[in-house]
Amino acid sequence: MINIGLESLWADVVDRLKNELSTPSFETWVRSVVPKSLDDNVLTLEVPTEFTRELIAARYTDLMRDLVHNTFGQALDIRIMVAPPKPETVMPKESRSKVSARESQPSEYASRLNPKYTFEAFVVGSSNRFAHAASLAVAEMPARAYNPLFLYGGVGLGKTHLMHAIGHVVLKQDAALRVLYVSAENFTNELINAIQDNKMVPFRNRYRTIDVLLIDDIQFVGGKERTQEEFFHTFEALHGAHKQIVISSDRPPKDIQYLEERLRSRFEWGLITDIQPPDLETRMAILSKKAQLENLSVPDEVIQFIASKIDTNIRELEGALIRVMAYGSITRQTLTPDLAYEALKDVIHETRKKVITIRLIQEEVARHFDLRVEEFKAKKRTKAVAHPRQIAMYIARELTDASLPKIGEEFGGRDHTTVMHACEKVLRDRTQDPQLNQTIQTLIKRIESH
Ligand SMILES: Nc1ncnc2c1ncn2[C@@H]1O[C@H](COP(=O)(O)OP(=O)(O)OP(=O)(O)O)[C@@H](O)[C@H]1O
Repeated sequence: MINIGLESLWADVVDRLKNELSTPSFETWVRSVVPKSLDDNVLTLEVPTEFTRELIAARYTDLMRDLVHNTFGQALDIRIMVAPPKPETVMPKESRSKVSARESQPSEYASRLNPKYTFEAFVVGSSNRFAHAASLAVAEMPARAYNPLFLYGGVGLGKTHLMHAIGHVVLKQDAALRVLYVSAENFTNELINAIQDNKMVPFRNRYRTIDVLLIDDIQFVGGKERTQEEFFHTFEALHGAHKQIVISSDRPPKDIQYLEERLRSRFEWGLITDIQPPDLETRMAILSKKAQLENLSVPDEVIQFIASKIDTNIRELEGALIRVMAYGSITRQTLTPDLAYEALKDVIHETRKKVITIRLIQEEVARHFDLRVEEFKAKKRTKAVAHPRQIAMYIARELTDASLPKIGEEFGGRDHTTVMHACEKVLRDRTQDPQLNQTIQTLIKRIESH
């Protein structure tokens, strides 16, 4: 028998798990576990969802057993149970009575969700596994798993798809819940209309009585003060009432320009998770799934060919499949990799031809820091310009074949030693500053996928 209390034993296991697991895995899975009892060498744990139970059982129980064994020299059995729903997830009586009044409305909410964007249709690979798991947890336990959930990643990588999938699962569990999907742009437009038409009260009522708010492309609110102000109060009202908020963006909160600090910090309250471009296997799986969902029969070699040629954006990947299918059907030819090549010649050619120029880098970096390219070429040395300029020089050195003098020339005729120092400095800072490192990675990805 292990001679130690439940709490101390679990604290010890948690400590060790922290060292063994990556931070996201630890935060997502271990943090939600509650130790319940320790009897007869059986440690019973409670987790919030069936999904978490399965995942922990499959991935972490062996590790936990080993950790206990190593520390206390005793074998222990681990049982994992799903916690019964907490009272606050049961709808309060008062709102139950409102359900019938609301029942006429869910269709309006549901209708904003694309029926094709479900979890079943979403292919999971290493690039999106974490975002998928977090979305599923949120969908199963709105406002109890992570709040807000912040999903970010490049264009066309499945953020919207995951948000809609969350909406579908929530509504499947309780059709009376108000699930609202809205892009930040539409939120802004609706706000402008409400201000103009003197309809702020209905606007606020609408947004502050939602159960699950899915807001897409939040980076759009950067620099829009009135929208941020209104969204801040919406966020506070919903979060304070234990309602779920899911936010998507093309970049992490810290990289959104001109975002109020109070919003940025709130976006970081819950869980932030990224979606990366999928690897070849995942791209092939996505194409196969798409073909299967659309009842198309596509030979494996064709799927492989398309997946190997289009490698950054899933929307383009799907577009390529449709293009190949259409080409095959119009020309009445069998689908082969050669035919796929013919159909995609222009697209593939474009990607091959694509050259990264210093100008492109300057544009992207300038856009990110809200500067003008000309400012990179000017003499100005203020930090607000000098730092982004150094980053742009560094990226130019990394992504192009241009020599140091050539880069100097493109940055307003600067000396090659200036460029060299800039590159060395950014490289050094990058290894010490994770935020800067992330910014550079985001910029490089954006430039490469241009
Ligand atoms: N893992 C996946 N499995 C299956 N389909 C996917 C996956 N990821 C993305 N897709 C599909 O790719 C297309 C683009 O995805 P989506 O619109 O969700 O991207 P996004 O990240 O929101 O892009 P944007 O930044 O342009 O808003 C959709 O048709 C979606 O169904």
